[in-house]
Amino acid sequence: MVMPANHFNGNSSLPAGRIQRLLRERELRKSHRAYYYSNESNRGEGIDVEQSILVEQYLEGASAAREGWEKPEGELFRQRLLVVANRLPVSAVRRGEESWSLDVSGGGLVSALLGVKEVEAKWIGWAGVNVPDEPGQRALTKALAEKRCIPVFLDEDIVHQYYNGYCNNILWPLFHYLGLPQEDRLATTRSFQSQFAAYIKANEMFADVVNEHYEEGDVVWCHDYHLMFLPKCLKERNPNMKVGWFLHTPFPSSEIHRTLPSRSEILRAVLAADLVGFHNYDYARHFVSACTRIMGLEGTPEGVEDHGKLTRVAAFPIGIDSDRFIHALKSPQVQEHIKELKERFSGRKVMLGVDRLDMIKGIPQKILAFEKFLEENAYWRDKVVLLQIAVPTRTDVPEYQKLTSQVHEIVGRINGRFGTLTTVPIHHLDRSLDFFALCALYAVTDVALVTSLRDGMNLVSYEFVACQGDKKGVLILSEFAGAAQSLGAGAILVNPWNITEVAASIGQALNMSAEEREKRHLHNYHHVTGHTAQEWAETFVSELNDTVVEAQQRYRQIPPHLPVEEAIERYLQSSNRLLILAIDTPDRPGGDQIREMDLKLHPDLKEPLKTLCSDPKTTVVVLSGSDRTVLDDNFGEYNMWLAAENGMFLRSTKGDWMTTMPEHSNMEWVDSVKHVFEYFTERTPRSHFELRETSLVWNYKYADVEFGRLQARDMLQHLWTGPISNASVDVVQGSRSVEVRPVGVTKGVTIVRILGEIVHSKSISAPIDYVLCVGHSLGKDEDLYTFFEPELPPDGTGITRPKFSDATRSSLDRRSGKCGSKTSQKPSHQRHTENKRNGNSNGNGNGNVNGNGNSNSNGVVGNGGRRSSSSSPNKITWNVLDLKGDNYFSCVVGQRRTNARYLLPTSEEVVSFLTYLSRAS
Ligand SMILES: O=P(O)(O)OC[C@H]1O[C@H](O[C@H]2O[C@H](CO)[C@@H](O)[C@H](O)[C@H]2O)[C@H](O)[C@@H](O)[C@@H]1O
Ligand SMILES: O=c1ccn([C@@H]2O[C@H](COP(=O)(O)OP(=O)(O)O)[C@@H](O)[C@H]2O)c(=O)[nH]1
Repeated sequence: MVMPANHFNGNSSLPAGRIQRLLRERELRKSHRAYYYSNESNRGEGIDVEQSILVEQYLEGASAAREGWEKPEGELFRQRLLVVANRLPVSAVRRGEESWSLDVSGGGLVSALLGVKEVEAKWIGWAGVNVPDEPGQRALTKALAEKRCIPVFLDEDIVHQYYNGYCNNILWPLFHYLGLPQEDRLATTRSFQSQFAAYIKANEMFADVVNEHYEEGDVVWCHDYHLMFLPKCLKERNPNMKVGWFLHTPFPSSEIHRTLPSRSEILRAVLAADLVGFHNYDYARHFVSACTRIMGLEGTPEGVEDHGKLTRVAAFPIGIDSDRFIHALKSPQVQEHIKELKERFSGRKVMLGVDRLDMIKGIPQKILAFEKFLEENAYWRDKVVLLQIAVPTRTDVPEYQKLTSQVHEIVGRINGRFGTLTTVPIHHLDRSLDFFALCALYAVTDVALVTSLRDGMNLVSYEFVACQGDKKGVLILSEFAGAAQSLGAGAILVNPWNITEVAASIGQALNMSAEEREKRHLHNYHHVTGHTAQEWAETFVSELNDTVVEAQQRYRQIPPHLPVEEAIERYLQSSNRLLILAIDTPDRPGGDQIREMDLKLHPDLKEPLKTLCSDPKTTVVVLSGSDRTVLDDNFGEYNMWLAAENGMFLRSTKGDWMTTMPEHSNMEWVDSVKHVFEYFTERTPRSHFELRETSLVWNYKYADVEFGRLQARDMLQHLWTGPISNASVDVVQGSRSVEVRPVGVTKGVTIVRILGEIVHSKSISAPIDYVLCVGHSLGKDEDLYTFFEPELPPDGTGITRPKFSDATRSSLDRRSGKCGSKTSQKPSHQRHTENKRNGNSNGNGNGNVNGNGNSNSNGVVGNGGRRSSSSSPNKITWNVLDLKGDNYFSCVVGQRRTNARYLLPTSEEVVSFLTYLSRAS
């Protein structure tokens, strides 16, 4: 059999683009469906019950019940999929010490994975029973293995604290906008902490079981709010595992999520996954904005980026196995139920509610709206019945117990009010129905009423539509259910809190014309049958495989970790070292705004820095955007070089500040830029700006990120068309800052000046034979890292590389011995006035400090480092540096694409590295 090619091969190279691939997969699915229905036996005629109940067959291992997707060669490629969910799709009842009976519960997930032929799924989860003894565990493990299930054994206390407590009493209501439990504050905090500890412990236990069964190449798909810590636990055990996580509930607005005491730990744990999925774009957007607003991470169209590591975030709306429902309608069991129901409710329209008895489902609101409808429409009182199936759930949680009594009370009151001796308007069932009974109910229903206050998706609405092929009944659907996005066009959408509106919708639905019902139904039917659970699962797994390949490609562009030992070893072997510390306050918020606003030397760096600075073979340079006073305050006590405002001011801590600013430079732009910055600071809460001597920086890292970005965009537009349109300045955009500085000032350019000064003032007699350059610089200042490169490597990073070639190097050779204002170079911004709008700061596009190679320098460094004021610039040879290729260590802080050779992921690692270095020396 020739079927669509396998697209789950995780080792395959990535197709050109995501959209291209998704389009191709859509075509494959279409052809698969066409193939499937062209096969006689699959058309549904004469389908027998056993064949329609594929879920059970699937779990029994009979997945070949349907045609598989075969490769052309005839072989099935099957990637192993470990599905990890709190609950297994079977529940276990103990019959004896070593005997168990298993009851298969074919939930949505089982149906979904049933159709994914190219993965072989195994289930890992809790069997829903406490099994404290070893023989019992062994026997249950064996019994479950026959159903592709692997148990995680949770004891009663953990279940109570983790499942009833943290999952269902904290996360569940919070994610459905019902807030955190309103208890006595202290008690809540105490129980919150122990419940959170139990939650982490339970997630660790799941991770241990996954790890035990994991084989290389497997895909691990974690499900739901119960297992938000699992991605982190898994990656800690094996960083190479392919891990996806999908949330079945809504993810709330960041304003709700931020009330959760463990908000950041939870987000960070989820972000360890490779792919994070939600039912719709709203939930995905909320998640990304929680990560940006609460944790200060970067949200991109692809997902969330943390120090260069991207977690992909996307929407994958679940569906149902519609064929299973459509086929079941023809079964004798369902037909029998339909007959009974029709007789039982003849002469009355049937309205249906099917929900777990959960506060999110809005059952009281639904019943109250029905009461209002009866109240206002006496005609309908004996002509309509509401059947409410309320499946008991989480009965150990007090809130659910309260809800049961509340619903019973309302139903009793309404039935008392509108009932007769022979009939009642509401039939309320506190129990679940089997699959056939449920299908029959769906089929005989005239109006389905879904009034969830919040609902991740709501599969009941899909199932109702699938079973309405004949009747074409009306769906009244809450706009707060995820399903409203997909079935909104065909349904009557309501706000369940607006009882009057829901009551009116009931009237509208009952009175709707047959043509309108058909139109609406067909729209939804098309969606439900065209967006199945199988496709949902296929797409997620396929995206996860591709995400991992993409991540590998991206990692290749991130430099390797600094080889600490080698960097120290080479340092020790060198005799004339240069350490450049490019220090700025990071562009991302850390903790406290007031404490972080000014640059502060890490306290643990003081000792190491002292040691390094007092080594006569080592020259330390601090190069920063901050102004002179900040550098004086932090570094004045060390024996080092300071370069403030990106090199506009230089000093050895033994001497005075010198400026590279020309005496008569035009700084008229400062006032008007200041005026603009003040305006935006006033209008952007928690933004601030620094007025330095030669530059201004507006920083919005503590402000609302999205608002800050909008404000920055407005600011840039205003600056370019107004105050700086004729000034010799560069506008430098950071991820959360805007800086205006004189044109051509970059950290790389500054290095030229600094080297000249150092060489001159120290009268070094030997070339610098070791350079270590560590920092977190803006993209524009990346030239710092390339300056010392003997040759620029081919650019795989996509970052524009300034090329410091002969011209720059000779400008260093020709560097004036005096940097003071009287002898300063002619500033580049006097020569390049027009290049200021596009980041091409120096006008020659290559970061060359002198661009044209001219210099009015009157001193020269060269000839073994000795200053020779009489030498001709053109005769000087480059010999200040002798790095012998490998004695250069440029190192960026934070994982990202960069021109630096290496990276240190965090500032803490920089501190430890410099500490080791100082101790070694
Ligand atoms: O196992 P329980 O604690 O009794 O809860 C049952 C399931 O309820 C939740 O379902 C959600 O997933 C559906 C499918 O994606 C979605 O349509 C619905 O809106 C959600 O509420 C829960 O997320 C599951 O983990 C539970 O198993
Ligand atoms: O007596 C019942 C009532 C409902 N369901 C199933 O429970 C699921 C409910 O899913 P939904 O997404 O609507 O809400 P959830 O309960 O997951 O929040 C649906 O697949 C129903 O078919 C069931 O098996 N038996």
